[in-house]
Amino acid sequence: MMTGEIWTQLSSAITGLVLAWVMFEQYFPHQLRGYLEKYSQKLMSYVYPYIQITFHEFTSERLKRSEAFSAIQSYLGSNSTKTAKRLKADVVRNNEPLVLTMDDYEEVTDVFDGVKVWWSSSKTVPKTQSISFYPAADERRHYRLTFHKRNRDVITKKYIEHVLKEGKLIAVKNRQRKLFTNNSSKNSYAWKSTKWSHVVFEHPATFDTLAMETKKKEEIKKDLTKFSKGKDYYAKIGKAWKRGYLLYGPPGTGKSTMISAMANLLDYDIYDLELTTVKDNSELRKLLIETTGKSIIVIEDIDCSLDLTGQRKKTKEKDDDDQSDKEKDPVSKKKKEAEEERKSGSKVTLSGLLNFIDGLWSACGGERIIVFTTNYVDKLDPALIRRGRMDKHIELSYCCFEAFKVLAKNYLELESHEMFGKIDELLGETKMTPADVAENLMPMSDEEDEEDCLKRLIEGLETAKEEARKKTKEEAVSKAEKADKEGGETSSQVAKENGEISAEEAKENGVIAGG
Ligand SMILES: Nc1ncnc2c1ncn2[C@@H]1O[C@H](COP(=O)(O)OP(=O)(O)OP(=O)(O)O)[C@@H](O)[C@H]1O
Repeated sequence: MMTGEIWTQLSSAITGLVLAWVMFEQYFPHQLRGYLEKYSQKLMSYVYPYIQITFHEFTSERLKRSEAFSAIQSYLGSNSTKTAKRLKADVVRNNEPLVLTMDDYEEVTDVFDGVKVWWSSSKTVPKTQSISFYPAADERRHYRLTFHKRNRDVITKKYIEHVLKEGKLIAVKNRQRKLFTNNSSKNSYAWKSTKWSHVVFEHPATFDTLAMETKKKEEIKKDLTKFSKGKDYYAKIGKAWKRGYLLYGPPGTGKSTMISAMANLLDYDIYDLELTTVKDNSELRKLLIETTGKSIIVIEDIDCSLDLTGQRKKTKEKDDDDQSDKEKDPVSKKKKEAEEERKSGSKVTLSGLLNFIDGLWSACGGERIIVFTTNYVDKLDPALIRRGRMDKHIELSYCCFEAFKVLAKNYLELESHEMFGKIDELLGETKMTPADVAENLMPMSDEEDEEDCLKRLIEGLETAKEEARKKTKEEAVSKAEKADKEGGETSSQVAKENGEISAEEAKENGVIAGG
């Protein structure tokens, strides 16, 4: 009991000293500070019942910022706002409150499972200092955690893990998301490799505003959420934590909009990869290695970015060869790929891309989604989109009534209207993209009300229906004319027998030839 009291008093005296030390440390000359620190720590280790753990800002190679430090910074920032007296402020997202972090030489306490701990922040400044208004480039900051040694187990086994986990979650919530592109700037030279540059990603699209059948939407959302929470599952089955999505459909059906909604749902960054500006496979590899976790890598219009048709055979051969390559050594495999690349003389090759999708993930770690979009799914090489590479194929199509209702709610705040019946009927009879439906629903002026917009949409749908009818008729006429010209009487006879009609008849009746 007595000992306990003495320790309590002694430890509070030492804590006071430590505090005083932390506060005055910055005013001592460097050399003196070094000596003082060394000897005071020796002395304290004899009498001090506390344990200290230091978390440095940079890893020992000084190359990378320590993930633990960043996580602690976020954790303390969020937990210390009530107790710390000096905080640093930063605006992370527009229209959102300031993000506060603990300032240097500040101390805060935290309680976990009834155990009290102390956190202090400090920094060491390089010895040779010149006077500058800017922070020293190689300032080394650190956080120090102090706790009683009787709590060693709970702190080292549970508390630190709790802080790192919580801190990472807070950092994800606070971080400003980015949209990266690798478009080469107009000023850059052709021989220069492309680099990622970024802007803040603030697209408002969400799955709620995405015009699509509810069932399909829910299924995609479920798939994405399952993936993002699947860290342990992927580790258990021994697969890289990645998922590939192929989005296909005509222009204006919402492929890009869906990618933004995906990023907003998962809180991911987007890397918009423009393949046509990538010099070769090794540059592709470099760009992809630079992508970070929690990101969506997008290759839009994949059919336009690669010479897919020309390389189809090669890919087939490659897939067949993969089996025998497994038995060969990696060096000869590499050589073969380099040879293929040299022969192709093209920029990025399909096999380069396939290699990346299959193999590179394991080198990256951290969750990544890759999305390909195309307007022409049939043009794509089956090797590129087979399951396992592109796990989920999603068709985005012309606007159906269910999708229209989402747009009517977004654009006009309408849940129902007497004109909806007519629109439902017309959408069943003609094809219009969600982009065109949305365009018609957008009020053109302050005078226009929702009825004006719905009327305009009905007119637009009727015009589209009429145009489609005309087009079909014209096609029927030209087909019949061609058959007349090519086959003469015999083929005309056959066509008739098959239920087709002559050009003259088609013109008169406006009917489709050949059923
Ligand atoms: N399904 C949709 N839901 C909501 N808005 C949509 C949808 N489809 C298109 N839009 C609207 O139309 C615009 C164009 O759509 P988007 O760029 O997403 O189409 P896309 O399929 O990616 O076209 P492209 O193939 O030409 O790139 C969007 O800005 C959005 O306002």
